[in-house]
Amino acid sequence: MDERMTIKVGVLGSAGKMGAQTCEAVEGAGDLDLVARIDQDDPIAGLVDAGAQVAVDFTHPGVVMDNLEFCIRNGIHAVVGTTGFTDERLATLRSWLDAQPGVGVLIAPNFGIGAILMMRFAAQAARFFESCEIVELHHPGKADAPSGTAGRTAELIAAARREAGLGAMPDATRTGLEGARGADVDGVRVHAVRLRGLVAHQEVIFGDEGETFTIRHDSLHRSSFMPGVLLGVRRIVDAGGGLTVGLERFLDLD
Ligand SMILES: NC(=O)C1=CN([C@@H]2O[C@H](COP(=O)(O)OP(=O)(O)OC[C@H]3O[C@@H](n4cnc5c(N)ncnc54)[C@H](OP(=O)(O)O)[C@@H]3O)[C@@H](O)[C@H]2O)C=CC1
Ligand SMILES: O=C(O)C1=N[C@H](C(=O)O)C[C@H](O)C1
Repeated sequence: MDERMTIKVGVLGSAGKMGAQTCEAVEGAGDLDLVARIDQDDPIAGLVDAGAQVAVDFTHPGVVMDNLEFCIRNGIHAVVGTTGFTDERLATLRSWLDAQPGVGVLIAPNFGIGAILMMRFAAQAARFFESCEIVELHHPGKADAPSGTAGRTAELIAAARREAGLGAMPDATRTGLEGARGADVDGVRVHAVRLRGLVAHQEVIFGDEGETFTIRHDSLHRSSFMPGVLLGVRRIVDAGGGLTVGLERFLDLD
Protein backbone atom coordinates (compact mmCIF):
# COMPACT_ATOMS: atom_id res chain seq x y z
CA MET A 1 0.00 0.00 0.00
CA ASP A 2 1.08 3.59 -0.69
CA GLU A 3 2.68 4.85 2.56
CA ARG A 4 0.70 8.09 2.28
CA MET A 5 -2.49 6.06 2.63
CA THR A 6 -1.59 4.47 5.96
CA ILE A 7 -3.30 5.59 9.17
CA LYS A 8 -0.81 6.84 11.77
CA VAL A 9 -1.60 5.24 15.13
CA GLY A 10 -0.33 5.99 18.66
CA VAL A 11 -0.95 3.59 21.56
CA LEU A 12 -1.56 4.84 25.11
CA GLY A 13 -0.77 2.22 27.75
CA SER A 14 1.66 0.61 25.28
CA ALA A 15 3.53 -1.42 27.93
CA GLY A 16 0.35 -2.90 29.41
CA LYS A 17 -1.24 -6.23 28.54
CA MET A 18 -3.67 -4.83 25.96
CA GLY A 19 -1.41 -1.99 24.82
CA ALA A 20 1.44 -4.37 23.95
CA GLN A 21 -0.95 -6.65 22.05
CA THR A 22 -2.30 -3.62 20.18
CA CYS A 23 1.18 -2.41 19.18
CA GLU A 24 1.89 -5.86 17.75
CA ALA A 25 -1.41 -5.91 15.84
CA VAL A 26 -0.94 -2.40 14.41
CA GLU A 27 2.61 -3.24 13.32
CA GLY A 28 1.25 -6.31 11.55
CA ALA A 29 -1.39 -4.37 9.60
CA GLY A 30 -0.26 -3.11 6.21
CA ASP A 31 -2.64 -0.15 6.20
CA LEU A 32 -1.65 1.11 9.67
CA ASP A 33 1.55 2.73 10.88
CA LEU A 34 2.54 2.58 14.57
CA VAL A 35 4.07 6.02 15.20
CA ALA A 36 4.00 6.33 19.01
CA ARG A 37 4.13 4.07 22.06
CA ILE A 38 3.15 6.01 25.19
CA ASP A 39 3.06 4.51 28.67
CA GLN A 40 2.85 5.85 32.22
CA ASP A 41 6.07 7.91 32.26
CA ASP A 42 6.04 9.15 28.65
CA PRO A 43 4.70 12.61 27.75
CA ILE A 44 1.41 12.35 25.88
CA ALA A 45 2.64 15.18 23.63
CA GLY A 46 4.56 12.42 21.85
CA LEU A 47 1.32 11.70 19.98
CA VAL A 48 1.41 15.16 18.37
CA ASP A 49 5.16 15.04 17.70
CA ALA A 50 4.69 11.72 15.89
CA GLY A 51 1.75 12.99 13.82
CA ALA A 52 -0.68 10.38 15.17
CA GLN A 53 -4.12 10.51 13.55
CA VAL A 54 -5.67 7.95 15.90
CA ALA A 55 -4.81 7.15 19.53
CA VAL A 56 -5.77 3.76 20.97
CA ASP A 57 -6.23 3.93 24.76
CA PHE A 58 -5.82 0.90 27.00
CA THR A 59 -4.72 2.60 30.22
CA HIS A 60 -6.69 3.01 33.43
CA PRO A 61 -10.09 4.48 34.35
CA GLY A 62 -8.30 7.09 36.49
CA VAL A 63 -6.31 8.62 33.62
CA VAL A 64 -8.35 8.00 30.48
CA MET A 65 -10.39 11.22 30.63
CA ASP A 66 -7.24 13.37 30.76
CA ASN A 67 -5.85 11.43 27.79
CA LEU A 68 -9.04 11.98 25.80
CA GLU A 69 -9.18 15.67 26.63
CA PHE A 70 -5.66 15.96 25.19
CA CYS A 71 -6.47 13.95 22.06
CA ILE A 72 -9.68 15.82 21.26
CA ARG A 73 -8.07 19.22 21.83
CA ASN A 74 -5.28 18.24 19.43
CA GLY A 75 -7.57 16.87 16.71
CA ILE A 76 -6.58 13.22 17.25
CA HIS A 77 -9.31 10.58 16.91
CA ALA A 78 -9.47 8.04 19.75
CA VAL A 79 -10.37 4.37 20.01
CA VAL A 80 -10.87 3.51 23.66
CA GLY A 81 -10.99 0.13 25.37
CA THR A 82 -10.33 1.42 28.88
CA THR A 83 -13.27 0.91 31.24
CA GLY A 84 -15.00 3.30 33.64
CA PHE A 85 -17.34 5.26 31.35
CA THR A 86 -20.36 6.54 33.27
CA ASP A 87 -23.18 8.54 31.66
CA GLU A 88 -21.58 11.63 33.18
CA ARG A 89 -18.24 10.90 31.51
CA LEU A 90 -19.93 10.29 28.16
CA ALA A 91 -21.73 13.65 28.45
CA THR A 92 -18.39 15.36 29.14
CA LEU A 93 -16.88 13.73 26.06
CA ARG A 94 -19.80 14.91 23.92
CA SER A 95 -19.29 18.47 25.08
CA TRP A 96 -15.55 18.35 24.27
CA LEU A 97 -16.30 16.85 20.85
CA ASP A 98 -18.92 19.51 20.09
CA ALA A 99 -16.10 22.03 20.27
CA GLN A 100 -13.93 20.03 17.83
CA PRO A 101 -16.11 19.04 14.85
CA GLY A 102 -14.66 16.20 12.78
CA VAL A 103 -12.85 14.53 15.69
CA GLY A 104 -14.23 11.06 16.51
CA VAL A 105 -14.06 8.97 19.69
CA LEU A 106 -15.09 5.31 19.92
CA ILE A 107 -15.74 3.92 23.41
CA ALA A 108 -15.90 0.13 23.22
CA PRO A 109 -16.58 -1.81 26.45
CA ASN A 110 -15.46 -4.94 24.61
CA PHE A 111 -13.71 -5.35 21.24
CA GLY A 112 -14.33 -9.11 21.01
CA ILE A 113 -16.77 -9.91 18.22
CA GLY A 114 -18.17 -12.85 20.22
CA ALA A 115 -18.63 -10.65 23.28
CA ILE A 116 -20.56 -8.09 21.24
CA LEU A 117 -22.82 -10.85 19.92
CA MET A 118 -23.26 -12.14 23.49
CA MET A 119 -24.50 -8.70 24.56
CA ARG A 120 -26.79 -8.44 21.55
CA PHE A 121 -28.30 -11.91 22.06
CA ALA A 122 -28.71 -11.28 25.80
CA ALA A 123 -30.68 -8.11 25.07
CA GLN A 124 -32.86 -10.06 22.63
CA ALA A 125 -33.51 -12.85 25.15
CA ALA A 126 -34.20 -10.57 28.12
CA ARG A 127 -37.94 -10.04 27.63
CA PHE A 128 -38.67 -13.78 27.54
CA PHE A 129 -37.40 -14.67 31.05
CA GLU A 130 -38.50 -13.72 34.55
CA SER A 131 -34.95 -13.81 35.97
CA CYS A 132 -31.46 -13.01 34.76
CA GLU A 133 -28.06 -12.81 36.46
CA ILE A 134 -24.57 -12.20 35.06
CA VAL A 135 -21.33 -13.91 36.09
CA GLU A 136 -18.15 -12.28 34.75
CA LEU A 137 -14.81 -14.05 35.22
CA HIS A 138 -11.40 -12.41 34.73
CA HIS A 139 -7.68 -12.65 35.46
CA PRO A 140 -6.65 -11.45 38.95
CA GLY A 141 -4.72 -8.45 37.51
CA LYS A 142 -7.97 -6.65 36.63
CA ALA A 143 -8.39 -3.36 38.52
CA ASP A 144 -12.16 -2.85 38.21
CA ALA A 145 -15.22 -4.89 39.17
CA PRO A 146 -17.66 -5.58 37.78
CA SER A 147 -16.21 -5.50 34.26
CA GLY A 148 -17.27 -2.81 31.80
CA THR A 149 -18.74 -5.55 29.63
CA ALA A 150 -20.89 -6.89 32.47
CA GLY A 151 -22.08 -3.39 33.31
CA ARG A 152 -23.04 -2.73 29.70
CA THR A 153 -24.76 -6.12 29.40
CA ALA A 154 -26.77 -5.42 32.55
CA GLU A 155 -27.86 -2.02 31.21
CA LEU A 156 -28.98 -3.54 27.91
CA ILE A 157 -30.93 -6.29 29.70
CA ALA A 158 -32.52 -3.79 32.08
CA ALA A 159 -33.61 -1.57 29.18
CA ALA A 160 -35.15 -4.54 27.33
CA ARG A 161 -36.99 -5.64 30.50
CA ARG A 162 -38.37 -2.14 31.07
CA GLU A 163 -39.54 -1.92 27.46
CA ALA A 164 -41.31 -5.29 27.87
CA GLY A 165 -42.99 -4.12 31.09
CA LEU A 166 -41.18 -6.67 33.29
CA GLY A 167 -40.84 -5.78 36.98
CA ALA A 168 -38.26 -6.69 39.59
CA MET A 169 -36.91 -10.25 39.55
CA PRO A 170 -38.06 -12.69 42.25
CA ASP A 171 -35.61 -12.96 45.18
CA ALA A 172 -36.63 -13.99 48.69
CA THR A 173 -33.20 -13.21 50.22
CA ARG A 174 -33.67 -11.40 53.53
CA THR A 175 -30.41 -12.19 55.32
CA GLY A 176 -26.92 -12.94 54.07
CA LEU A 177 -23.31 -11.80 54.01
CA GLU A 178 -22.69 -8.52 52.20
CA GLY A 179 -21.75 -9.22 48.57
CA ALA A 180 -23.18 -12.72 48.53
CA ARG A 181 -25.82 -11.70 45.97
CA GLY A 182 -23.37 -9.71 43.83
CA ALA A 183 -23.70 -6.09 42.72
CA ASP A 184 -27.01 -4.57 41.64
CA VAL A 185 -26.54 -2.95 38.21
CA ASP A 186 -29.81 -1.39 37.08
CA GLY A 187 -31.74 -4.19 38.82
CA VAL A 188 -29.58 -7.00 37.39
CA ARG A 189 -27.30 -8.98 39.75
CA VAL A 190 -23.66 -9.15 38.58
CA HIS A 191 -21.10 -11.50 40.17
CA ALA A 192 -17.35 -11.01 39.60
CA VAL A 193 -14.84 -13.90 39.77
CA ARG A 194 -11.05 -13.22 39.76
CA LEU A 195 -8.93 -16.30 39.12
CA ARG A 196 -5.39 -17.07 37.92
CA GLY A 197 -5.55 -18.74 34.52
CA LEU A 198 -8.57 -16.78 33.28
CA VAL A 199 -8.48 -14.05 30.62
CA ALA A 200 -12.00 -12.59 30.09
CA HIS A 201 -15.22 -14.60 30.28
CA GLN A 202 -18.90 -13.96 30.90
CA GLU A 203 -22.08 -15.95 31.41
CA VAL A 204 -25.54 -14.47 31.16
CA ILE A 205 -28.00 -16.85 32.82
CA PHE A 206 -31.73 -16.52 32.23
CA GLY A 207 -34.36 -18.44 34.18
CA ASP A 208 -38.08 -19.05 34.08
CA GLU A 209 -40.52 -21.79 35.08
CA GLY A 210 -38.83 -25.15 34.41
CA GLU A 211 -35.95 -23.89 32.24
CA THR A 212 -32.72 -21.91 32.20
CA PHE A 213 -30.91 -20.45 29.22
CA THR A 214 -27.20 -19.55 29.34
CA ILE A 215 -25.18 -17.45 26.93
CA ARG A 216 -21.42 -17.73 27.49
CA HIS A 217 -18.48 -16.00 25.87
CA ASP A 218 -14.77 -16.74 26.45
CA SER A 219 -11.81 -14.62 25.39
CA LEU A 220 -9.04 -17.21 25.72
CA HIS A 221 -6.28 -14.84 24.54
CA ARG A 222 -6.00 -11.05 24.17
CA SER A 223 -5.53 -11.53 20.42
CA SER A 224 -9.34 -12.04 20.39
CA PHE A 225 -9.78 -8.28 20.84
CA MET A 226 -7.48 -7.25 17.99
CA PRO A 227 -9.75 -7.55 14.92
CA GLY A 228 -12.20 -5.27 16.73
CA VAL A 229 -9.50 -2.76 17.72
CA LEU A 230 -8.18 -2.54 14.15
CA LEU A 231 -11.71 -2.21 12.77
CA GLY A 232 -12.34 0.63 15.23
CA VAL A 233 -9.17 2.44 14.12
CA ARG A 234 -10.11 2.15 10.44
CA ARG A 235 -13.72 3.20 10.94
CA ILE A 236 -13.22 6.12 13.36
CA VAL A 237 -11.20 8.02 10.77
CA ASP A 238 -14.18 8.09 8.39
CA ALA A 239 -16.95 8.28 11.00
CA GLY A 240 -17.41 12.02 10.53
CA GLY A 241 -16.61 12.93 14.13
CA GLY A 242 -18.56 12.73 17.38
CA LEU A 243 -18.98 10.01 19.98
CA THR A 244 -19.65 6.36 19.13
CA VAL A 245 -20.41 3.98 22.02
CA GLY A 246 -20.02 0.26 21.29
CA LEU A 247 -18.14 -1.37 18.42
CA GLU A 248 -21.47 -2.85 17.28
CA ARG A 249 -22.22 0.55 15.75
CA PHE A 250 -19.54 -0.32 13.14
CA LEU A 251 -20.64 -3.94 12.59
CA ASP A 252 -23.87 -3.50 10.59
CA LEU A 253 -25.70 -6.00 12.83
CA ASP A 254 -29.21 -4.86 11.88
N1 LIG B 1 -12.55 -2.99 25.61
C1 LIG B 1 -11.91 -4.16 25.61
O1 LIG B 1 -12.15 -5.02 24.75
C2 LIG B 1 -10.90 -4.43 26.69
C3 LIG B 1 -10.70 -3.50 27.66
N2 LIG B 1 -9.75 -3.69 28.62
C4 LIG B 1 -9.56 -2.58 29.56
O2 LIG B 1 -8.38 -1.87 29.16
C5 LIG B 1 -7.76 -1.30 30.31
C6 LIG B 1 -6.30 -1.76 30.35
O3 LIG B 1 -6.26 -3.16 30.57
P1 LIG B 1 -4.88 -3.96 30.66
O4 LIG B 1 -4.07 -3.75 29.43
O5 LIG B 1 -5.23 -5.34 31.08
O6 LIG B 1 -4.17 -3.18 31.88
P2 LIG B 1 -2.62 -3.05 32.21
O7 LIG B 1 -2.54 -2.60 33.64
O8 LIG B 1 -1.89 -4.28 31.82
O9 LIG B 1 -2.11 -1.86 31.24
C7 LIG B 1 -2.36 -0.50 31.45
C8 LIG B 1 -1.09 0.26 31.07
O10 LIG B 1 -1.36 1.67 31.03
C9 LIG B 1 -0.28 2.33 31.69
N3 LIG B 1 -0.67 3.68 32.10
C10 LIG B 1 -1.16 4.11 33.29
N4 LIG B 1 -1.37 5.44 33.23
C11 LIG B 1 -1.00 5.85 32.00
C12 LIG B 1 -0.99 7.10 31.35
N5 LIG B 1 -1.41 8.23 31.97
N6 LIG B 1 -0.55 7.17 30.06
C13 LIG B 1 -0.13 6.07 29.43
N7 LIG B 1 -0.11 4.83 30.00
C14 LIG B 1 -0.54 4.74 31.27
C15 LIG B 1 0.04 1.39 32.84
O11 LIG B 1 1.27 1.69 33.45
P3 LIG B 1 1.48 1.26 35.02
O12 LIG B 1 1.32 -0.23 35.06
O13 LIG B 1 2.84 1.75 35.34
O14 LIG B 1 0.36 1.96 35.79
C16 LIG B 1 0.03 0.05 32.09
O15 LIG B 1 1.26 -0.18 31.41
C17 LIG B 1 -8.62 -1.74 31.51
O16 LIG B 1 -9.55 -0.71 31.81
C18 LIG B 1 -9.33 -2.98 30.99
O17 LIG B 1 -10.53 -3.24 31.66
C19 LIG B 1 -9.00 -4.82 28.65
C20 LIG B 1 -9.18 -5.81 27.73
C21 LIG B 1 -10.14 -5.69 26.66
O1 LIG C 1 -9.64 -5.99 32.04
C1 LIG C 1 -9.89 -6.86 31.15
O2 LIG C 1 -9.14 -7.84 30.97
C2 LIG C 1 -11.07 -6.68 30.32
N1 LIG C 1 -11.76 -5.58 30.44
C3 LIG C 1 -12.92 -5.24 29.71
C4 LIG C 1 -14.11 -5.14 30.65
O3 LIG C 1 -13.95 -4.69 31.79
O4 LIG C 1 -15.23 -5.47 30.22
C5 LIG C 1 -13.17 -6.14 28.53
C6 LIG C 1 -12.82 -7.58 28.75
O5 LIG C 1 -13.75 -8.12 29.64
C7 LIG C 1 -11.41 -7.70 29.30
